[in-house]
Amino acid sequence: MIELVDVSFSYDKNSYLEDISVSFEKEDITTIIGPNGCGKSTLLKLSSRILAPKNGKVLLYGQDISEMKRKAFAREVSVLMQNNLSPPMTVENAVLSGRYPYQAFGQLLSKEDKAIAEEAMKVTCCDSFRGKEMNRLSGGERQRVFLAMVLAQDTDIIFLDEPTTYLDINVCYDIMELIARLNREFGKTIILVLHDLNLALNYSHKMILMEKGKIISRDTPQNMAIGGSIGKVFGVSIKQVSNEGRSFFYYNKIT
Ligand SMILES: Nc1ncnc2c1ncn2[C@@H]1O[C@H](COP(=O)(O)OP(=O)(O)OP(=O)(O)O)[C@@H](O)[C@H]1O
Repeated sequence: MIELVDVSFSYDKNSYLEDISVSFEKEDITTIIGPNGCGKSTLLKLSSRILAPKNGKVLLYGQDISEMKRKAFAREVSVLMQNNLSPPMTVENAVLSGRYPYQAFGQLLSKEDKAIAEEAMKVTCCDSFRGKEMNRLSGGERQRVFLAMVLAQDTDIIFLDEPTTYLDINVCYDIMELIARLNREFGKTIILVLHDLNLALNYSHKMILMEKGKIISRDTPQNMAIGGSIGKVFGVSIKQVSNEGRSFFYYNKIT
């Protein structure tokens, strides 16, 4: 569905990601993991056209994404990056702005646009605070609204960079359940960056492990868990335990 072919990228004169070739499969939840600074967000930005590769290309259904028109791309792919600034508007208007890729210049929102935004607020449980200004929300509420904006955009592919950061454990699981539901019930293809290995293990179909700008491994969570690569890359020893149908990692720092 989305394929990176021999992609290289650098922020300055040193190459950062070099010759990355990887594909994200349709209707999978794919989680990118790896230590701080290994290039996870950069990979996400290159895949979602926020950054352009220095060499190589990114294909969406075989088409080079750099050649797609902005609105056409935004009807296929939505992105939620880290540290989003709150737009100076109410929750409801922020969610409605997710419909922008479907509006012709000067056109008003249609009944359908409003119904889709309404549903997005319902699914993410933001409808109860729809009249609040975005800058008056808690971190968890704001994250739900950003997810509602992504939902209102109604794309088949969703990129999420650390969607659970700063959230308490309860909200974290709510957000991950919502992501799983979007995938299961609406067939969304979801590619996300997570630091929490246990969330990654339990909610992903595929995991991609990165280290120093390279992809070290791409596998199912089950295979990733029993292979030794995660422990090596993070410098920890890992044990996997299962309880009530879920798997968990225990890890200890190797000294
Ligand atoms: N705008 C930028 N300009 C210059 N260097 C950058 C820029 N953004 C990121 N980098 C560098 O590129 C490397 C990869 O950064 P990236 O944000 O992709 O890592 P990450 O794996 O997502 O990290 P983290 O887990 O800490 O969020 C890092 O060394 C970082 O310092």
